[in-house]
Amino acid sequence: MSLTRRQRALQSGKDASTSLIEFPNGLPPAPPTKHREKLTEVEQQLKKAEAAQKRRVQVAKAAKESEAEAIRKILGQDSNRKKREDKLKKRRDELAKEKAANAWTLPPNTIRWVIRPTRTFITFSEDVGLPSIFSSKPCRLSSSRGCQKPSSIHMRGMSSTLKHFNTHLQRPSLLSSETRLKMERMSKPLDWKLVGCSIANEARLNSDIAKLSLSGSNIKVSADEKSSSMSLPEEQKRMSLVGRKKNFECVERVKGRRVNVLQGLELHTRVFNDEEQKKIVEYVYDLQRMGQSRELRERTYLEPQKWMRGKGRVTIQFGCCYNYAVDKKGRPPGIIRDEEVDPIPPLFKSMIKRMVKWRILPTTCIPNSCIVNIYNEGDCIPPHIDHHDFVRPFCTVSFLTESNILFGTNLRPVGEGEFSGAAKIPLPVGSVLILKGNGADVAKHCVPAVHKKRISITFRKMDDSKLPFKFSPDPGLQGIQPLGSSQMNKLPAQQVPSQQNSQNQNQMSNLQNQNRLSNSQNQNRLSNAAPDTARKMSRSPTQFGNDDFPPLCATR
Ligand SMILES: O=C(O)CCC(=O)C(=O)O
Ligand SMILES: [Fe+2]
Repeated sequence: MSLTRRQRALQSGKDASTSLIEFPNGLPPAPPTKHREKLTEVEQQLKKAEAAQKRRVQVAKAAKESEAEAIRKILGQDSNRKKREDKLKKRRDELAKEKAANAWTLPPNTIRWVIRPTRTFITFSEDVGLPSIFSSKPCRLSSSRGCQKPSSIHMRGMSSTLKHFNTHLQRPSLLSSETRLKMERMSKPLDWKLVGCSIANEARLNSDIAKLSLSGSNIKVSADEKSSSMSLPEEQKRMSLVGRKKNFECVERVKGRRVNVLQGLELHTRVFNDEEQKKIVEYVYDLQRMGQSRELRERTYLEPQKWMRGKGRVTIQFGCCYNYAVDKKGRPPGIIRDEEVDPIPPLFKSMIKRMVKWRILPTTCIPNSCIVNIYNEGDCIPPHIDHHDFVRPFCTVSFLTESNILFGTNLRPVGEGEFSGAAKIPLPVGSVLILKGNGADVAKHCVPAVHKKRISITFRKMDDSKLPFKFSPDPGLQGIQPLGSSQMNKLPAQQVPSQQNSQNQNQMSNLQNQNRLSNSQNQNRLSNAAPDTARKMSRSPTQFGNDDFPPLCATR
């Protein structure tokens, strides 16, 4: 039998009367061993519960913290993080700025043409070497057009010095970035030359067209100006080669009277040489492409639907909006004063200058508008008299293919785009036909369906009372002087030997007198001529003899 420790102790006490410890009130209660074990379990459970609770609290706390962290993140309240982000953003901005600044730095021998809604930027690479006018302080030329949203060309050189020129060659709002890039690529070489034109046109009113661009092919302005500029003797030589026919005759009976219906016409040949013609034609094509991609103002470019042979001539008009026929709004033919088109481009202004300087157009009638006609094979311009919203004389310059222009009081259709008339004048390429007098106002004219592609540019001055409301004169077309007058006198002596100069002037005034005389003689002759003679003359108005092309200002 197993004994408890107490029983064992009692037993041992019985055995020894000399016990050291006595318990008079009985033994103290034995320690409750089982109870103690039970409590420990509870305690343990409690402890476990406490620990579990602690863990729950910790988990909840961690969740709360991460939630708070997330909220802080969202609200951007983590100052360190924010600082880092700010720094990054700043760097990004700096890089963007750097990139923008570098965007203007071009590879060598390059020009960038960027069209912005309000202005056009032209940037030259360092090595292009802009002429000294670009190292002057930026200056703004007064607006040459009173257009609503004038855009300007900003010429950027190495030190970002700018020149501002007006341009309306595009409808910025319609330009896609793709078109801009295309245009940049497409027009670089030609625009470059145009830029050259602008520079010289705007900077030096009376400088020569050849100096500007037409005969130069170099890409650099400075080189271009140097290599292509014609010296005065060279220019005089070119001018002396111009053929001038002024005695066209074709008699028709008008209101019972015999009239030379070609009186007043003049044909000036070899005004623009092959190279110049090529550049002008290329430029016209560029304008056409711009028109097709709607980069020109709305009424500038017109490409009618080709609904029959002869009808479909493309026109590009500058300076004013001319209405060919009663339009949708019921407006009659003539200049629409409240419509705007693009202004005359620099290259065409250079042509005008040459024609005035070379005494083809009078200084009193400097054109301020022009229309480009692009005839594809089979296209024609039907019989008409140019509207009197345009003053006389006006002129038309021919390119690509020689075609006939018909004149007569009665031009009859004889087929699709074909006409018959009293007189026909072949228009050689590079020639200028001046229309005034009976040739402009008594006879009608037309160009029958062309056999090969042809381009003509008609330059006209608007009647002052018909100017578009927002028109303002182009400073580049003011004060042009004919060669041999003030222009020559202004030149330094070493450039023009004084003897040669005065000789030229004498020859010129003699010739002018001769021309004036021969014109009046012709008129007298005509009015007195027998009907037969007049008819004979009218049959061959275009048989030119050597005398028909007297050099006006010979330097030989
Ligand atoms: O194309 C031509 O030469 C003539 C053009 C014409 O008559 C005009 O534009 O009024
Ligand atoms: Fe005409």
